[in-house]
Amino acid sequence: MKTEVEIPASPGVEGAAIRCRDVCRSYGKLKVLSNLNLTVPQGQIYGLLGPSGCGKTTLLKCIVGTLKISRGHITVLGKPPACPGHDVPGKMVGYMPQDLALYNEFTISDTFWFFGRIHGLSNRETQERIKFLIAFLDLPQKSSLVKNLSGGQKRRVSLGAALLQNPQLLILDEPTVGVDPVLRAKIWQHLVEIVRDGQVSVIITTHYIEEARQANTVGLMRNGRLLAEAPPESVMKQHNAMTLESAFLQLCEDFDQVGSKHSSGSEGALTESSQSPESCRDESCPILANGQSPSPVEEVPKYTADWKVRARHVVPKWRHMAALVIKTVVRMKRMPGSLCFQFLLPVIQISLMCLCIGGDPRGIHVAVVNNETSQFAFSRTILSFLDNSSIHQVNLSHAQAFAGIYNGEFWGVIEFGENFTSYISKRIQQPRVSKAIVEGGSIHVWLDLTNRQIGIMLQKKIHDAFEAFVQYKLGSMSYMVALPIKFEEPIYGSKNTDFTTFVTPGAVLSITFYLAVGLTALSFVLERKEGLLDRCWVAGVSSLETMLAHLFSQLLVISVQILLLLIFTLLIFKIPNEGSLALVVSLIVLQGVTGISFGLVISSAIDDEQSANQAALGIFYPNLILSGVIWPVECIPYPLRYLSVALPQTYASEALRCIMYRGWGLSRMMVWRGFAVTLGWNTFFLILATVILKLRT
Ligand SMILES: Nc1ncnc2c1ncn2[C@@H]1O[C@H](COP(=O)(O)OP(=O)(O)OP(=O)(O)O)[C@@H](O)[C@H]1O
Repeated sequence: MKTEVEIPASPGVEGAAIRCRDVCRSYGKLKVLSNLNLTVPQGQIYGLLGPSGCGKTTLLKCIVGTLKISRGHITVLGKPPACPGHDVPGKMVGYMPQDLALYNEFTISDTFWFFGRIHGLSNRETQERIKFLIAFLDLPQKSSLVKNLSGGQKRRVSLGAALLQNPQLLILDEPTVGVDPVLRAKIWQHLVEIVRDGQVSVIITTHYIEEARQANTVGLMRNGRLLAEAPPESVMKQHNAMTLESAFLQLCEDFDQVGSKHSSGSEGALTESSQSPESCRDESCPILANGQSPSPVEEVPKYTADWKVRARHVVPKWRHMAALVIKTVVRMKRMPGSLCFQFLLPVIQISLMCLCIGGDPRGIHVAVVNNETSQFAFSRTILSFLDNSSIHQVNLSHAQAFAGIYNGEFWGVIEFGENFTSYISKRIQQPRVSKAIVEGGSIHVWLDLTNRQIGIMLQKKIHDAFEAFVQYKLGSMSYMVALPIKFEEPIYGSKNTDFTTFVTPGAVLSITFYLAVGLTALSFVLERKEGLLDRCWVAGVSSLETMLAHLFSQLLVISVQILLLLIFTLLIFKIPNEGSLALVVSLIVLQGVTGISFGLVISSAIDDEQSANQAALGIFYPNLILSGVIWPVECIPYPLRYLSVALPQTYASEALRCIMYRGWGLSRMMVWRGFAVTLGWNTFFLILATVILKLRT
């Protein structure tokens, strides 16, 4: 069942392929279209002419629905563009934008296949059309990459993409720029042929005014208004001109004279259509323009579609999504270097993190001042128990050791008095000893504590060495000099747990999240800039479809990234996992999806690469610090703690630590909370990105 039949065509708009009434459009304070009336008759070629900057492209964008008009009414093939159930945007319209709007990594054939899939052409139809278009547009081999084509060839591929599905309405923005005269003539001849049976209508803008003589009707635009709309011969006759160009010049002069005498309302005399003198508003309002006063020319009906049509309009089409996913896969295939880099990056990051963060410092230079000379002195035994891989001992005199630490050569000085052995023996054996014996029987340590991790390590190693010495000397009597505190086997984790173990789960989530942000943050920015988003939208691809297709294709990439991350984390760096691997994988994948969705928000909201990069980078450090990835959340002061727990990675990192180190499952609040927060952010970001993209296309 066709959806179109459910919405009746507007009465009074039959016979017109495009009808614009009182159309206004501004960019901020700049009024580009001013109460413009235009009618493209069904089955005709309409040449839209006008000087650079007069608003032709803006008008075409309003007609295809990629720009919203500030006021007025537009109907295209009987209904307003983007009206639910209408095939404009969609298969009925072929749009060639002024920008090339082609994927550079595609071949000519890929380009046509892509649009063929979107329009639902069968394989045979697509193949036949490719064959015809390559011959007709005099294109090089279909396997040629778009990026290697000349400017003119690219324009012809772009024109071919608009002609591909034999649309009912062709909207061509300067298709003949950069095309040689022979081919220009051929293109016009083709247009004349396709409109011959009255089924196809064409609106075309061109700088070559004379070529528009082949159009059935020309519209002459200046300063956002239509000066004339009539068959080319009538325009020339009316102004006694031999060429369309001189008729146009004369019209402009008349317009300037009338314009200088009268207010803006009087230009209507110059057009065949009437123009209303109302001024434009700057703000954009929906194309349907419900609630606005109708044009004096005719009543434009409100288009109400029942909920079934609306629902069908919203439900994503598999063929669109498949076309978009295949597009991303083909582009990735054409950039193997970039793909390898994307797969290697997480591995490099996690390897660097596990190798460089959280381990014990090694080769720390410490000055040792040992005033005992005997070979059997206890000081020597204690020093032999010091971990030599971490501490590099340098034997010096007291003065040299202090000069060295002040010069930054050593991280500490360890000094033993000359009677250390006898004094420490007395300390152990006698219940009461003098202060001098306590002093002389102590190991004196001076540390440079500017590096906390090194300082803590030195303190621990010296304690360990002394404990080992006591154990060695006293055996079962060692309790006499030990603290009366006994640390039993830990409930969770191991006694030798290091900082790497703490930081790894959060780091894995952060790496997945930020790589996903990086993959997607620029995707729409570049496509929007190159006009590809608009072109796909006019071909009928909705914002939701674009969003979901990006999500699915990027999921392929992050799945490989996550697999490599897990192999390195669990198998190579042997980070323990006591819990369910399925839960670990699910949480990491969901964080990747959150990253993709957040990247899509950036991409939808921001127009240029620099700002998109800044936004992605700008949140990196605050998020990393506030999410408790590198330091416990418990250290964050209270007002900030509320912000911290609301972030996508705080509860998720905690959940991953609970799964991996405590072996907990979804029945534990700390685990399901991490999943719930992640899912909540996913949904929020995806909806936000879809809404922004919808509002901006
Ligand atoms: N995104 C935009 N933001 C602000 N101003 C814009 C934007 N796009 C176009 N304009 C302005 O609107 C006016 C009309 O531009 P438009 O591209 O519609 O002209 P045109 O008639 O198609 O010109 P050309 O023949 O050179 O392509 C110009 O003054 C242009 O600077």
